[in-house]
Amino acid sequence: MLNDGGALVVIIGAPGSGKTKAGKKLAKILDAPLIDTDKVVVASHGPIPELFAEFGEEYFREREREAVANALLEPAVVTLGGGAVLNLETRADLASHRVVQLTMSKAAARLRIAGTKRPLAKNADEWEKLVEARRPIYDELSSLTIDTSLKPMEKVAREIADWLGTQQQ
Ligand SMILES: Nc1ncnc2c1ncn2[C@@H]1O[C@H](COP(=O)(O)OP(=O)(O)O)[C@@H](O)[C@H]1O
Ligand SMILES: O=C(O)C1=C[C@@H](OP(=O)(O)O)[C@@H](O)[C@H](O)C1
Ligand SMILES: [Mg+2]
Repeated sequence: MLNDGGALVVIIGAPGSGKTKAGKKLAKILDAPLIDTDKVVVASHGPIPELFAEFGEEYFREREREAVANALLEPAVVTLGGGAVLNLETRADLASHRVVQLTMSKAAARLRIAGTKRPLAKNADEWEKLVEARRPIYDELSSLTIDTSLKPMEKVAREIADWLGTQQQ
């Protein structure tokens, strides 16, 4: 049963796969608000690398869970951080939402995450390990998967919008 009144669509998947950027474009297409849960956490608690360094991952995951629970109640495009699906309550919540997964190749990851500040994916090897471990979760939760490795994010956003169109009667 879909969660009417809540999130219009939820975008999950690997760090750096384009969730935040594609979500922003999708929100424009749908003329809907965007809620990026990482941005919500940062606005209330400070930069993610600092939260990890000062308080640890568990603290970040708790703040992230709060942001996700609130975001899913809103009629918005919701983009999650790559690790948000590690939370069991979030996984249960996602069962009643339209969920799209973005993926990318390791080669694309090498280019996209270089020089960025993701504490758990500082290089492509770390990224690959993380994503391999999470893949079954991403796969189980999502109804649509888009490989963004070679796809402009405008096209990614358009594909999600088109898919959403097919989901509504
Ligand atoms: N489809 C794409 N093609 C090329 N670069 C992309 C694409 N999607 C995202 N990027 C770039 O990859 C980086 C990560 O994008 P972001 O949206 O923050 O990913 P996520 O939210 O999944 O971690 C950004 O620098 C962004 O500009
Ligand atoms: O995969 C992860 O565990 C994380 C992904 C990041 O978000 P993006 O997936 O938007 O990069 C951010 O939440 C944090 O650095 C942890
Ligand atoms: Mg993001």
